[in-house]
Amino acid sequence: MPVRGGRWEGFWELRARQLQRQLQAKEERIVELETENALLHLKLAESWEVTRRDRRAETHALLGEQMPRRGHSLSALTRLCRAAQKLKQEMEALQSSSRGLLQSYQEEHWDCLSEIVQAVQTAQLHRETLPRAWPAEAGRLEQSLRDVTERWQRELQERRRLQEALAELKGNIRVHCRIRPLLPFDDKAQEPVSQNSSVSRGVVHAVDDETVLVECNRPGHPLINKTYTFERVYGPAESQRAVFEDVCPLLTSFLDGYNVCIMAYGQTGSGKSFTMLGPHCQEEPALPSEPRGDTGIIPRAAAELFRLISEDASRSPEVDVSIVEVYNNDIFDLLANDSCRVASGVKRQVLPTQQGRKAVCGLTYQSVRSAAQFLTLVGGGLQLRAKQPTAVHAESSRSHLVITVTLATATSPRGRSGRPSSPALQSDRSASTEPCRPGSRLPATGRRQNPPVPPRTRGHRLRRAALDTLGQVRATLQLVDLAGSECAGECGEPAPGWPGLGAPTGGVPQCPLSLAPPSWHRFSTEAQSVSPPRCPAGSRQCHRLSWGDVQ
Ligand SMILES: Nc1ncnc2c1ncn2[C@@H]1O[C@H](COP(=O)(O)OP(=O)(O)OP(=O)(O)O)[C@@H](O)[C@H]1O
Repeated sequence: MPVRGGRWEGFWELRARQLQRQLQAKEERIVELETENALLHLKLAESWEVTRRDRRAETHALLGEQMPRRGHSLSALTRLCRAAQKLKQEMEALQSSSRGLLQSYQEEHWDCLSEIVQAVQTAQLHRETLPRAWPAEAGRLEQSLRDVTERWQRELQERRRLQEALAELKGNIRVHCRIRPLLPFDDKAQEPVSQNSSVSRGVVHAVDDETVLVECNRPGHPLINKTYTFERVYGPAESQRAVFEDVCPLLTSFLDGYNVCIMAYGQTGSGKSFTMLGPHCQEEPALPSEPRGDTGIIPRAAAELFRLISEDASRSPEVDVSIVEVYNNDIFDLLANDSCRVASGVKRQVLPTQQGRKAVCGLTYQSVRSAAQFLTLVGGGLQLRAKQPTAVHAESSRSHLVITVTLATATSPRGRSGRPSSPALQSDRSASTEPCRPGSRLPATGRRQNPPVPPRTRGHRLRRAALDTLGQVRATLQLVDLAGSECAGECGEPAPGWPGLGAPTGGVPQCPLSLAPPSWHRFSTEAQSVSPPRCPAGSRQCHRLSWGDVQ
């Protein structure tokens, strides 16, 4: 502690100076610090500026990278928004339509329910009233059914009567004549004998639907024009369809139980096979199951037959087919297999049956259910058929071809479908079903026989009426393509099928088979080109004439 008086004053003076110094030092320090602070502020400001600049640069860089992405995201977002909006709209539409549907279902449901309730009520009412009313109603229905059936039977009989009358008017045996067009091979055949020209000229003309004119122009003789009349004449331009249309009604008759035979005959190359089968060759004998422009009678008949059968499902008859070839007086079963199980045409014999008729013994019948099946069999048979080129044409059939279709419906008390029964019921169903008498001799061939004409007597009508009650239909349809009748001189050689079988020029050749039973048959032949008068030597043109169709 400073001493009181002078000492204290020095002390305080010292102390003041000390403090002044300290103050000064502090003030200096403050100035220093302030300067330092200002410097620091400056540095800070500089640093801030740098940092801000860096950040801005970074941000710019970042923005530069992200902008396209953001653009994509934005457009995707817009699309999504739009899709979501569309979905929303669709959902709304769906909701409203389902509401509508629900409402309509509910209404329907209520309608059905009320109908059911009504039906139940009506049923209940009926249950109470029917036991009293149903016998009368059933009786009424039965009566009307009887009336309708009777009317139907009457109409059916009327149709048959009319068809029969028409057939009678047209003739039970009808001969139609077809003149084929001149073909290139006619010129070839002409060459050796024609001195003036190698170009064929038609000498057979269809004057009208029933008349044929033949120019008989023999060297050294005056020209004679001959006319022949037929039930129908087809000119060279007439189509296969036109020819078939005339024989088509016979298939209805066949289903009614009439035996039918459609036979083509005429000289070689005149177009018998073309008319019956259509264009075909042995290498490719398949026949079209659907009729085409130039399809012949047989494929068309098959299609029509099965079409008619399908029209009446209740009828469903059994259809059997046999195919026979007659060649050189021998009969071959073209559907039979030999011992090696190969279809090669097995030889058969014609023997008398126990009923005293003639029949091909052991003939093969195959059941068919469609036109295609039928035509496959025919195609197979054609492959086996004997052919040989002649001077007239290369694909000449050397044999008779007989295709037999047998139709049989089951017996029922009133007929299977109520239809009248077959007038041909008693005819052969198939030769193979009739036992042949062993040791019988073959019938003599070579004799001419007139084709059997069905008698239309009162007795036959009665017989048919009696058969009607059995309600069974059984009939045969025979489709025959005969070998050509020909002039040996013109064709280069006699046809092997002809010796002993019949007249070589014109006329119906004798076939050892009975083509149709003697009664209640329709016998129809469609033929092509045959020489009506004897062929004058060297005038081939007169042979381009045809006739056929017998009913
Ligand atoms: N109307 C026709 N239109 C066109 N070509 C036909 C006609 N008729 C027959 N032909 C043709 O004439 C040729 C001989 O016909 P097809 O084979 O039918 O005669 P065919 O009388 O059966 O002879 P063959 O008795 O010798 O067997 C065949 O090439 C056939 O295509």
